[in-house]
Amino acid sequence: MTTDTTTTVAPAAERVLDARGVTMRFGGLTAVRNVDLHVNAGEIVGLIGPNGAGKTTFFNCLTGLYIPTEGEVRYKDTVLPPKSFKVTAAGIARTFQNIRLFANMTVLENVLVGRHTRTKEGFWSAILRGPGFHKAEAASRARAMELLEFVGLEKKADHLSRNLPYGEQRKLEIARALASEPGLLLLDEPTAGMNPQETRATEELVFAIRDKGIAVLVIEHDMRFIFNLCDRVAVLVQGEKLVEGDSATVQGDERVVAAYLGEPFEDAPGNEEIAEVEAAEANADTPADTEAPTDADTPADAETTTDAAPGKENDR
Ligand SMILES: Nc1ncnc2c1ncn2[C@@H]1O[C@H](COP(=O)(O)OP(=O)(O)OP(=O)(O)O)[C@@H](O)[C@H]1O
Repeated sequence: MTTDTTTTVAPAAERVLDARGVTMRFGGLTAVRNVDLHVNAGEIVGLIGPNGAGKTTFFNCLTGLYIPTEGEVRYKDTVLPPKSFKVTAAGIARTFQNIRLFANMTVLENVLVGRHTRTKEGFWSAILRGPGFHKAEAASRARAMELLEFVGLEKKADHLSRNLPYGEQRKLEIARALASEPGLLLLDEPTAGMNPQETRATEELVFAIRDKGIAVLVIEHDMRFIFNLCDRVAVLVQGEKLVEGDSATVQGDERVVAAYLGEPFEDAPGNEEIAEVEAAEANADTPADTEAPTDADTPADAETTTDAAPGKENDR
C-alpha cells in the first residue's frame, strides 16, 4: 500500500513591498515613526490619515527621495538603495501629489521620458543614431502609445501636456509612471481636484492596473474611493500606524473616527454638549437686548457637518 504524503500548501502571496521600522525625522520633528507596511502582489493597499500625518513623507522614504532615519525598505526581497532612479529601475514607480509633468513637452514625449530606465540605448547610440537606436526608439514609442491608449489619452499624444485638463494630466502622470514597467505603483492623491465622474474613472483605471499584475499603494483623502478600491487600508496618525485592516475594519474603528473628527469627551460623553445647547437655547428664547452673535461666534454648524468624511476631500 502506498500512502500519499504530499500536502497542498497554498503559496504565500509574494511580498512586493516590505517596509520595516521606517522612521523619518526632520530635526526635532518625527514625521514618520517606526512604520511597518507591506504590499502583496495583486493587492491594492490604501494609506490614509489626517493632513500632516506623514503619508507623503513615508512615500518619499519608499521611493528614495528621502533616506529614512531608521528602517529599511525591500522590494521583492531586495533592500532598496535610497536613490530614486535605482528604486524606479528596481520596479517601483510613483505619481506625485502636485503634478510633475514636463509642461512644454507633448503627451507622448512625457511618457517616453518615463521609459528611460527601461531603454538600454546609451549616450553614443543616441548620438550616432544607428539602426539599434532607431529600433529601440520605435519600440519605445509603440509601448508609450499602448500606455496612452490604456489611460485613454491616445488621441492627445501630440498635445502639449500643459494644455490638458487637470484630470487628464493626472492620467498622463499615471501613464508615465507605468512606462517604467513597475511591479508596484505608488499613487499620491490621484483624485485630488477631480469631479466625481473623473474619480470613478480613476477607480476603474486603478482596478485595470491591478489586473495587469501591478500592485498599488495609494494615498487618498476621498474615503469612498479608498474603501471601494482597497483590499487593505493602513491609517497613519501623527507619523504612526494606528490601524490596518480591510475597509470594514478600518471604517468601524473608533480610534480612526476619533483621529479624524477629534477626541471624544472623556466623561459622560455628550452631557457637556447637551448642557451647552440647553443654555444656548435658553438664551435664545430670552428676547435679550444683548448683542446678536456674529458668524464667528457660532461655529457650531462648521463643527457638526463633518459627517461627509474624514480628511481633505471637503477642501476642494
Ligand atoms: N522636508 C521636510 N522638512 C521638514 N518637515 C517636513 C518635511 N516634509 C514634511 N515635513 C513635515 O512632516 C509632517 C508630515 O508631512 P506629510 O506631508 O508627510 O504629511 P501628509 O500626511 O502627506 O499630509 P497631507 O495629507 O496634507 O499631504 C508635517 O508636519 C510636515 O510639515
